[in-house]
Amino acid sequence: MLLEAKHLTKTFGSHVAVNGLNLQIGRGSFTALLGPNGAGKSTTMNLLIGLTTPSLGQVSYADQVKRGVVFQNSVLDERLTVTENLQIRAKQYRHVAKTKVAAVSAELGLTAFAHQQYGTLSGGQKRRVDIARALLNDPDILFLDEPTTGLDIQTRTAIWDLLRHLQRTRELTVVLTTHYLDEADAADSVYIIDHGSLVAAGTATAIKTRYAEDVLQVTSSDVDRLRARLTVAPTECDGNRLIFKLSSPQDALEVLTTNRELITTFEFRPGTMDDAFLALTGREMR
Ligand SMILES: Nc1ncnc2c1ncn2[C@@H]1O[C@H](COP(=O)(O)OP(=O)(O)OP(=O)(O)O)[C@@H](O)[C@H]1O
Repeated sequence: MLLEAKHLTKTFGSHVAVNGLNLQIGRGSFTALLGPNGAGKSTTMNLLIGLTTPSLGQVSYADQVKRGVVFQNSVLDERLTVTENLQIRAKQYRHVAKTKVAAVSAELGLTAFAHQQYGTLSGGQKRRVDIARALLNDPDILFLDEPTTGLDIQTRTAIWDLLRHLQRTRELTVVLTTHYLDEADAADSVYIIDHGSLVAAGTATAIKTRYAEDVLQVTSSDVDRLRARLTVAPTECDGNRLIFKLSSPQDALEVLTTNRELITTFEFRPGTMDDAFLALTGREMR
């Protein structure tokens, strides 16, 4: 285990921002801390990186783990170019070679805008530079606080692709926070946090299988006959349309294949992380 947190708790006055969190981060894994605004993700991240002291509980790292951090608000100078920013950062490390800035810039696809002022870059370009800054020291683990917030869907996907690439090629351990539920599908491990407490943990698939129901919608020319034959009760019936909430795609196949001559059209939607979040907390994550 590269990092472990036990009973991690942080209170601000009477407010419990993080409540008894247990986390385990394996070497080379990709972990997403998922939760709505104010859930306690940034506080958790600050506790993990040692920027905040826990009120209770502890964080322990394996020996000699180098950390890199991408903060929610960039720490780079808007008026300096990408290269200037990275060079200043590189000089702060004793063991970082002079060639490192060019190498990391090439690896992260920054070369085309390396001489542009940081402040004039697009949101996605800025994020890449922020990540490059955090990689100059060749960390073993990279923490990113909401790296995709405010970016459009294509740019969000590109940032995730880049992080997955870095995970593979550098054997980097990645821990990020996000409030975009759909993003968690691409993580190896997901921790859902709500009101400072852990509400679910595991792979996205395991969480969805356990908490999110699949939805099957069918239309029939003879709804009454179909209903009489069903072994699973629909949750909704609207004219010639029946809606089922099912626990697996196999259950949907069962309904479809045993009643195929009575079904005119159908639509199947696998359970999503949004459904899981709703089932876990009783509300949608907006
Ligand atoms: N220094 C502080 N003093 C008092 N309250 C704080 C402090 N830092 C965080 N909080 C509170 O703790 C709770 C969790 O905040 P945190 O920033 O960790 O949430 P978050 O999940 O990262 O939210 P967001 O997605 O909006 O960044 C919030 O209610 C916040 O107001």
